[in-house]
Amino acid sequence: MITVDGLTKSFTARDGTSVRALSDVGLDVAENEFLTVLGPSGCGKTTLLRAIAGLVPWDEGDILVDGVPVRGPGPDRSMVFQNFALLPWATVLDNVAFGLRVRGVGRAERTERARALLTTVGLADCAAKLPGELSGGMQQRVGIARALAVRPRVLLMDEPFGAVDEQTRRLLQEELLSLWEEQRLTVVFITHSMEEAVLLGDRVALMSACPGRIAEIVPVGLPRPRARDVGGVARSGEYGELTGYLWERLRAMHAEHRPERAAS
Ligand SMILES: Nc1ncnc2c1ncn2[C@@H]1O[C@H](COP(=O)(O)OP(=O)(O)OP(=O)(O)O)[C@@H](O)[C@H]1O
Repeated sequence: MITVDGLTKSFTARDGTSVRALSDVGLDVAENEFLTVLGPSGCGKTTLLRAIAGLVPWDEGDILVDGVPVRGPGPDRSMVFQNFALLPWATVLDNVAFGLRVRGVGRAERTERARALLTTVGLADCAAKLPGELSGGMQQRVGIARALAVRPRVLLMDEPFGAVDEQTRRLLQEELLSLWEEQRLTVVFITHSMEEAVLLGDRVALMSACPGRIAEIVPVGLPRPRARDVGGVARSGEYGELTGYLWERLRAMHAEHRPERAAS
């Protein structure tokens, strides 16, 4: 469904030097797949996701969604950000309805759709609150509801649970899996966590840094559905093997860039 082919992207740093963020990145994401993207800090994960979203231009290569080249943002793709990126002055309901308003959906319909989504994410009672009155986990539920409001086919998630505590993270993981299992969206999910990459993903795209490339695609054979018992999945032997393998690969990548630490 999503095809990334030969994607290369450099940034010009403030001192004028060129930083190659992505080099010849190739990736295929199947319809209804949950792909997690894992890699060391600075390897270009966010840049890749923003390129798929159509939010940043790139230098070479192609990104296609259902065979159609990405030229900018579109209603088929929604982003969920780590820092929630909610409008602080707008109510929770208006935040969820925002994308619908921009697309010209009438007030009655957008209110109905936003309320239904708030019920789905367990925040029906918070519609009139402001984002600042909610906890981090609740704010991210609003971020997810807002992204789903436009009924996208692809959900692009940039470390969405990185800013919440561990217990909330676990609850949000379960909720996201339930949503995905019901709605069969295609999800590209960036994370720093090996555990999260394995718990959620059908496959893990492991990236290496300097410049960012896809180092390996690791299939996750853990049974689904996983939403009801993420903790149980995390106790399985296969989960331990996969997270262990990913850590070995990541440790080797870190050692390549910091050889003195690897030797000690
Ligand atoms: N606007 C920018 N201007 C200059 N350099 C940038 C810009 N955005 C990203 N970079 C550089 O591109 C590289 C990739 O950045 P990116 O944010 O995509 O990595 P990341 O893997 O998402 O990092 P992290 O895991 O730390 O969030 C880094 O070297 C970063 O410094």
